[in-house]
Amino acid sequence: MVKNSGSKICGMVITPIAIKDPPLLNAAGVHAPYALRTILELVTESGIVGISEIPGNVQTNEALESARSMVLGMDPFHLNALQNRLAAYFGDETAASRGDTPWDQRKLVHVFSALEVACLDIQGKMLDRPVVDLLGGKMRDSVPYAAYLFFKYEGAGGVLGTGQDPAAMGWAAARQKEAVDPEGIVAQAKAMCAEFGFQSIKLKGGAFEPRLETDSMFALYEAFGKDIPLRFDPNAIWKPETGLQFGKELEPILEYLEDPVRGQQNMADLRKKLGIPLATNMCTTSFGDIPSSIRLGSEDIILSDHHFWGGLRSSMELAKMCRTFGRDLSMHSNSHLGISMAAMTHLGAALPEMPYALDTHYPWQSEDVILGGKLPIVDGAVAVPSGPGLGVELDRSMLAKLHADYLACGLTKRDDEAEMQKYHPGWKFETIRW
Ligand SMILES: O=C([O-])[C@@H](O)[C@@H](O)[C@H](O)[C@@H](O)C(=O)[O-]
Ligand SMILES: [Mg+2]
Repeated sequence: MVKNSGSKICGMVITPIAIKDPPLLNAAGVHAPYALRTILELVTESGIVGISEIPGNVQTNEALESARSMVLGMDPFHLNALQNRLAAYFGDETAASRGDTPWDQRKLVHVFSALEVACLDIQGKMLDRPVVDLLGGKMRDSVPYAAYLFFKYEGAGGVLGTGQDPAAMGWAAARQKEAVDPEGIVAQAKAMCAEFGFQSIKLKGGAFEPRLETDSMFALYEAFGKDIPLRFDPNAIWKPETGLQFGKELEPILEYLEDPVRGQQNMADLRKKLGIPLATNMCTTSFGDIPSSIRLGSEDIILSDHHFWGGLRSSMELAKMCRTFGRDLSMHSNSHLGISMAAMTHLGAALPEMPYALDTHYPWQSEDVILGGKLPIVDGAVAVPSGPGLGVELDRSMLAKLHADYLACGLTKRDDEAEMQKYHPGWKFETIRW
């Protein structure tokens, strides 16, 4: 029984929010005390509200706003026509428009992802089916994620600043602790795995010189043994010779090595010399990159991200392409809340194959914007929400609070370099450092 079919979209609400984010280190600097996200609501004539969440950036929000006239009056099932109109309006986004940072800065893919996920949420609510059914149905009931470790400074972000919350216990306390050496990373991993039961571990590198970071991987191997797969990601900041030296060292203990070097050619050259899979969310990041990826052989695993690949259905198309061309597909993340987590989990559940646990920053976030609090991670996995659409609803009082935080914090985009300069004046992001 189709409820309210034919209902057109008559309302579009864009709400920028700021969420507390700990001082996590990466190749481009350090996370600011708040990570920015944007929440989109699309409202149909019959009153159904579809929601989505994308990385927050004032330029993306303006781009989303500029799509308003194409969205109002549209049928939420007519996504192909919308995608064509947006592509014509925004024009080509080249690989260069992604930017050099670990995160993606393109507009069209973010805008379409926001609109597509909110429309799928509406479709699911109209049909009384979960989004995973709109992607072809569940291949699994829950989706495994990896513990995502970071070198970090003391603090949990937001108004907590760099101080500790004395009342915090368990992971809430461990999340605040400094981790700048192998001991700190092992302690972080133990606390995160104890709380969430993760069965795979990823360490974000690129913050310190390769020896310290590689030693941290060996310390994790020592602490967790060979049964917990390990990954390492220095965000392409290594020179080719560094990639070869440390890639060889890490070979015996890694499940895969993520973006050791910059660019498809360097990745392809290194891949020929290493005996472990290489993964990327930096050198093959759009459909336009696939032909050269195949020609060069730049990676084994593409880490998709529905926010960066233009939505959930595009990610399913990417899965087919990966199967055709002998790539594995897994998933990348950035600091996010429960709406993105729900969308990632519906997609993860629909993927035909899932050889690797997916990335998520979710444990680093202490707040959420969905009713009922954060989606639980149990035994390292998130159950596919069973309600109609995404299966999560907006907590409007949290939305208002997080929007007020956005206005108060004064941030308009992610800038980890500027944040790092507050700790180390004059610090500069170098795309290749070691
Ligand atoms: O959150 C971070 O600092 C990461 O560096 C993130 O921005 C990356 O996009 C991502 O996690 C990655 O896998 O490269
Ligand atoms: Mg990465």
